[in-house]
Amino acid sequence: MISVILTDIEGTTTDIAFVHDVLFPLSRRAMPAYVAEHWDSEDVRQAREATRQSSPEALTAQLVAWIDADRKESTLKAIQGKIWRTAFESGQVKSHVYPDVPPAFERWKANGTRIAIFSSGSVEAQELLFRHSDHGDLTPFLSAYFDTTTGPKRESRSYTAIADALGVPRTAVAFLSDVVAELDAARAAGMSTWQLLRPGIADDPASPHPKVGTFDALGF
Ligand SMILES: CSCCC(=O)C(=O)COP(=O)(O)O
Ligand SMILES: [Mg+2]
Repeated sequence: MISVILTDIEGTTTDIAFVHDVLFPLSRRAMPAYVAEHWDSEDVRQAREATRQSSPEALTAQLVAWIDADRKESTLKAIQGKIWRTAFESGQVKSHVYPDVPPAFERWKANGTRIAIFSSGSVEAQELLFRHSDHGDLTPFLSAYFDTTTGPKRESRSYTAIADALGVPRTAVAFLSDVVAELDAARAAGMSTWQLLRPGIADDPASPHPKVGTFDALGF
């Protein structure tokens, strides 16, 4: 029996284009000033350590290269979350959420199923995205957030750690994602899995995971 729905963001609740065409360019543009102005802050210090870069210019170049390569580095993701806060809170940006997501969140919460997020975006960024969505504040539906500080999304130990943190058996968790390698890792940990095939996403016939186009089609 499923007691927790664990969902990915990009390509699952939210259009990949919103992340790549709105959020990433925003962090790319703001990165030089952010790094220079927060050189001694904890998040920039951790990025300096992770990259071994010792000047603001070199660190900025490394972080921008990671953005361009879509690298899911925890230190980059932490800084992006800080940058996006200003954009979300000023009203400059509202996040895209597919229209079937809010009613599904309502349905699951009403029947006592907990909803948790697992994304490469930092926990701070995840909360911002769901608080400032184009369907309003969705955070009241969410009970937990996990990012790559818990572990990589393609390793089964991350899913074991999430189930342990939630205090449920792994078999009680349904994981939803567009990425087969993430679903494989969750399934190897014992979770049930469903693959989201949002518009424009090519079907991989080799994927062993049940496929749905929307959360409505999940049937729960
Ligand atoms: C507000 S979350 C931003 C999304 C992001 O930075 C990202 O890398 C998306 O990764 P996901 O694991 O959700 O595919
Ligand atoms: Mg995804």
